[in-house]
Amino acid sequence: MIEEDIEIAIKVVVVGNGAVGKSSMIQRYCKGIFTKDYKKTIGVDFLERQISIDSKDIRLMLWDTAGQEEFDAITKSYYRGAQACVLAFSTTDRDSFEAIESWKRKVEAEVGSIPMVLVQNKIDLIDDAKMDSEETEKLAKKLHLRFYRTSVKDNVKVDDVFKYLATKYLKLIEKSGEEVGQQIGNNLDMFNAVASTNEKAKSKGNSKGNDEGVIQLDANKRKSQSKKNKGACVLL
Ligand SMILES: Nc1nc2c(ncn2[C@@H]2O[C@H](COP(=O)(O)OP(=O)(O)OP(=O)(O)O)[C@@H](O)[C@H]2O)c(=O)[nH]1
Repeated sequence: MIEEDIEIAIKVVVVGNGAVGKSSMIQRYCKGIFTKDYKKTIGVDFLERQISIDSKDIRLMLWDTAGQEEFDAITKSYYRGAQACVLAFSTTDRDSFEAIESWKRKVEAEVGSIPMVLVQNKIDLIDDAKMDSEETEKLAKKLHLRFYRTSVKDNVKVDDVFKYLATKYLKLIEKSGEEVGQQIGNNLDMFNAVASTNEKAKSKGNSKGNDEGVIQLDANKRKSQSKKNKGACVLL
């Protein structure tokens, strides 16, 4: 089986306070559009985009979670299985900047340590900034996070954010677990074996089957059955 037939799917959650631009960022990245209207996300939304890194097809599943605390109970459950995370705050909202560490903790409480990136959105409104660049860089350093300043409105650096996360995730799985790295390369037979083991586990009522260890591969990597979807965005 050739490498091109294998697709890697990465679940990315985008978190941060309300109105920092999470939905806009995902829409910009997946649909290439920006709208000035603010429509509060209720619970969770989901869009996807396929990209190619080092001739590997990567399907990024972008989960847009509500920023308001009232939805915490719902959104928390959607963090499970996340393999990467965008921590977003807004240039014009001091509270959103100060809430970043708490968002990081919330995600890590559900999924542990995963590739993350810090994003200061609405950089087009820099004249109205509620924090200075020293503070933002200090936070990025403290949290050991790559830091991007984006403008979803002007389409500045949005692609870079997701490309960075995908690249980081790929490196991670290639490095951490030989079995994982080998499978990404060329061992689809092994993948099928894992998949069937997983099916068996599920049929035995092992509901944790998809969340732990190697079995998780089953959810993230599969034969591309829909090359026609390449580059497409799907709203679920
Ligand atoms: N000027 C400017 N406005 C932006 C930018 N990104 C988003 N916005 C605006 O900010 C507002 C909030 O954006 P959303 O994407 O709905 O925010 P959200 O983080 O998804 O909000 P919740 O769903 O409440 O969590 C909207 O009016 C957007 O048009 C940006 O880069 N620059």
